[in-house]
Amino acid sequence: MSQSELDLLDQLGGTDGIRRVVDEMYVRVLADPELTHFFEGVPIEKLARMQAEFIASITSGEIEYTGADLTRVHAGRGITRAHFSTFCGHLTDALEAKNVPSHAIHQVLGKLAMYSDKVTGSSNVDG
Ligand code: HEM
Repeated sequence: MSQSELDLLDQLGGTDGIRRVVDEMYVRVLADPELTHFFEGVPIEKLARMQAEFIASITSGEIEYTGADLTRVHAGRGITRAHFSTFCGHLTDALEAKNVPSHAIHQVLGKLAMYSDKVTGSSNVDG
């Protein structure tokens, strides 16, 4: 594990801090008319737990993501790059609201951007 990975997880407030950020993000995502319909009938408690675990896993060498494959879980939902971008905007707002330093926010967003193809799948052409 590199020192910078350790630092990034720490700057997010560790696993508890990431969970608080993700909960804050879903308040915003579920209130957004562009996104809320994607989450109808979805158990948000489990989703938030798995998403926090995923973010912890990509910001620390020590945490293992144990959830479903990202391509499979998002496939066929019609999620475009525009949706992905709006979603990441809510994450940014949540990170700022929890006082995560801006350089750490940029690092997290850079890492998440690498997963946009998995989340948007073949609907990229429409996004
Ligand atoms: C950085 C971007 C994203 C990441 C890292 C991410 C990650 C995840 C993770 C880890 C899960 C849980 C998998 C499990 O239960 O094992 C999940 C589920 C889900 N995601 Fe995403 N996601 C992202 C963006 C989005 C976007 C943009 C949407 C919709 C606009 C979305 C919609 C969903 C839905 C609806 C589920 C629930 C699936 C179900 O439980 O039936 N995700 N995502």
